[in-house]
Amino acid sequence: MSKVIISSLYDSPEFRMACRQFDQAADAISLPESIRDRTKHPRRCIAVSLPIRRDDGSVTLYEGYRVQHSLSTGPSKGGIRFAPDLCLGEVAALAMWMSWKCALVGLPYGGAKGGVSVAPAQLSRSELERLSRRYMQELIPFIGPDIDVPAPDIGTNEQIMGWMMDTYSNHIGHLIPSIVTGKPLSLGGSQGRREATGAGVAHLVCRYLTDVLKTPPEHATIAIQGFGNVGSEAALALVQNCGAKVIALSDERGGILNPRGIDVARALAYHRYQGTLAGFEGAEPISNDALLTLPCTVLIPAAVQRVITPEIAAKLRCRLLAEAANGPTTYSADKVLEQRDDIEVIPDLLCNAGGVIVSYFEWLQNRANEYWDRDTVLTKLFAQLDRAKDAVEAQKRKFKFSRRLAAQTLGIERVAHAKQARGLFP
Ligand SMILES: NC(=O)c1ccc[n+]([C@@H]2O[C@H](COP(=O)([O-])OP(=O)(O)OC[C@H]3O[C@@H](n4cnc5c(N)ncnc54)[C@H](O)[C@@H]3O)[C@@H](O)[C@H]2O)c1
Repeated sequence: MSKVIISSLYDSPEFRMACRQFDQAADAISLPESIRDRTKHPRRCIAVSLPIRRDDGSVTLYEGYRVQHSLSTGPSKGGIRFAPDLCLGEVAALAMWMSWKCALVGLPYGGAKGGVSVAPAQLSRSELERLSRRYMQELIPFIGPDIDVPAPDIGTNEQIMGWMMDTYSNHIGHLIPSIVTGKPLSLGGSQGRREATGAGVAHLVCRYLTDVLKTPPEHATIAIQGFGNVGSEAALALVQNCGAKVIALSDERGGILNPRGIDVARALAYHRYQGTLAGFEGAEPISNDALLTLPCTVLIPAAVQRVITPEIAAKLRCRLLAEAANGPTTYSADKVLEQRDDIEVIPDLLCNAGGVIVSYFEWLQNRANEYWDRDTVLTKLFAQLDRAKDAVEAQKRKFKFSRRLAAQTLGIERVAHAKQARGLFP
């Protein structure tokens, strides 16, 4: 019997949610008590203070975090989030989900996540560069291409990964591209990485529409919350590759709706120029909450976690919920969804795994110093997603689990087996 000392270190709604999911999955597969606590709890966390000189000469102190949840199956892997109100517990939950996701899709990685509590839009470019470099500088003793490999997430992008890689490489004394993924192409980034998460979401949506809902993608209407890297690339791929109709889009300032279909390429150009979708011609305004409960074939939350509450879950009018964001559905909302046989769910662990899969490809290319073309990357990506989808469907059928529980149990079981095989040291 193992004994865990419960601390309040990570306490947050996200961490409690991840722990409840873990407990449910561990019970469902009768995971031995002796392995549960060390599979569940993060291996280590780092919290750093980041004093940054502002352009006006003043100094602001930011807090940064990195949580390495599991290192049993390889280096840990996960994004860096720049967001106001980010806390250690949110990062720990996201790191836990990364462990299960990497295991589910068969990557030789553990899970990690990091970030800084900051509103990046309120910093100038040079302030953002100083913050990104200082954050990486503080992490240098704890990360490395064989230890922990960051990537972009909410509020970070290719340029920030480039600054971080440069900071690490300057410290080592020569170029180390494999220290981060999601870099600019000119610095060893991979073809297809920028669109990987969104294109993977679109690929799975088309597969589920065809295989499960028996609906041709060209007949599907799509609503997407979040128009950043993931939401915008998913929208483009759904229109361009699948012929679907995107009827609603949103960002944190609000959304736009056009039941006849939104010109996504134009919306993207407008968003790049204006920094928001608000005011886009050819569509009417819609609130984020109204978007979630819009009648549509596919709803794609692609912004932040915990937006689908039990109240919203009861009011959803989509037929397929494709979770591009991490943790968009609360634990209690999931119980509501389990009672609704009119909605199929592609759970986050599977749905948004395209990003980490192509990050793995980028890391492999950097280490081999050999670069693949876009078609090769996307073909390998879709094949790996299809294998993971088939495994989830088989687990779902075999144990009569929900699709979410099938994905979670597969991921958690693989991490636990690796820990058991390695044994307990000392
Ligand atoms: N970037 C990746 O490769 C990747 C991979 C897997 C999962 N994800 C997940 O996808 C989600 C989006 O990540 P991203 O990289 O696209 O981030 P991003 O910063 O590029 O975009 C986030 C988008 O969400 C919007 N948003 C933020 N808060 C919102 C709110 N409260 N309501 C509505 N919209 C809001 C923003 O305006 C923006 O349009 C996150 O949950 C992230 O963890 C990202």
